[in-house]
Amino acid sequence: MGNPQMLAFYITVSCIAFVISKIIISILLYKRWKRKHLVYEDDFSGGKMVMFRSPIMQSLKSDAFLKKTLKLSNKDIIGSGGYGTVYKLTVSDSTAFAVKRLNRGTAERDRGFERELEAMGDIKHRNIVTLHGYYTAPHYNLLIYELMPNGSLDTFLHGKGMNKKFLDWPSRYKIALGAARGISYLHHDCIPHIIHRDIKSSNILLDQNMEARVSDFGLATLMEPDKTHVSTFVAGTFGYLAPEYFDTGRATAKGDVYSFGVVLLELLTGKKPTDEAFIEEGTRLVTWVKTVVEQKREDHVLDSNLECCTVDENEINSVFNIALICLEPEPSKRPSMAEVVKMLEQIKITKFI
Ligand SMILES: Nc1ncnc2c1ncn2[C@@H]1O[C@H](COP(=O)(O)OP(=O)(O)OP(=O)(O)O)[C@@H](O)[C@H]1O
Repeated sequence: MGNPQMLAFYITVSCIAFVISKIIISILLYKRWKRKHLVYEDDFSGGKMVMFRSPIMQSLKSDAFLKKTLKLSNKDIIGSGGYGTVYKLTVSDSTAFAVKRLNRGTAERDRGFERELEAMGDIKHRNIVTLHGYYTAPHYNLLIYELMPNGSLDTFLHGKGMNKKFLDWPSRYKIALGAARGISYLHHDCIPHIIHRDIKSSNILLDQNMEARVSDFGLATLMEPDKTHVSTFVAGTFGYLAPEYFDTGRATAKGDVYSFGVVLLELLTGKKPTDEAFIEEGTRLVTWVKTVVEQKREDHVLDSNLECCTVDENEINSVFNIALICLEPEPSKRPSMAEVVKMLEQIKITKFI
């Protein structure tokens, strides 16, 4: 064989080897994916249910579980928010889930949507609400989460009537530290790093041990109308948004730190950031607290519900100071979430030295 023929031969062999290796990699990836997932396609509804394998999901029968999920109705509603309605799905006396029905959804977005959900399903941390699976149909989507029996921090602090429950200071401190750990995990330990974009008390849920679990991460990105304009979409909730967000429209980790600072103020003051009294006075929770602190009247901002029991003043002052540095107007002056966790942990450590 002459040189040109040899060259053609080598190119052909390389091409074939390349294609075969690609096919093998795809098969291996698919097998790995199958090992981690249970998929159930429903011809009747035209939808697909994907459940991430875990002991709890493997114990369920996919078709029966799907039927129950599709039968959820108004009587099962446990809450609703900007992205949709949340239902309680009871499978047995000991097993229940929270199912979030997302109002929007188009077939064209399905691939990207599913990729985001896969990434969300991989995140496992004791301070983050686990996503167990999802269901996609042509015009709506369902996200299947772990059920948090104690609801949200927002309901505990600001619920009306019977819903409002007392939270003593040790519980508030534990919730602050747990939530900080959850957000820090998203910021620093997930690859790629995740910015939550909507940290607020209604997205901090409480498990059976009153341990904080961060929820709704990834939803701001998931529900964005156009992925190419990440920076111009207003995600987040007024009262919690960092000041720079209004100028730049860019969601950053330091923006999450600011929102977490607002949550700390809620825990300390028991007040809602969007309290009507603040709006009437043309101020905000953050501005009000800063003014009171400048006047050295900190005792006036503490939640009056905490007056009934003994609280450790040093601990409260330290948490106040952490809140204030999280709320620095200049993002670079705010700590990272990892530093916030350290500072919160330090409060207890120094107490016992
Ligand atoms: N996994 C869950 N377990 C138990 N209750 C939940 C769960 N997820 C949500 N909820 C309840 O449903 C309510 C609504 O939740 P949802 O996340 O839809 O809205 P939100 O956080 O109040 O507002 P937004 O959609 O603007 O973030 C929550 O306040 C909470 O009480």
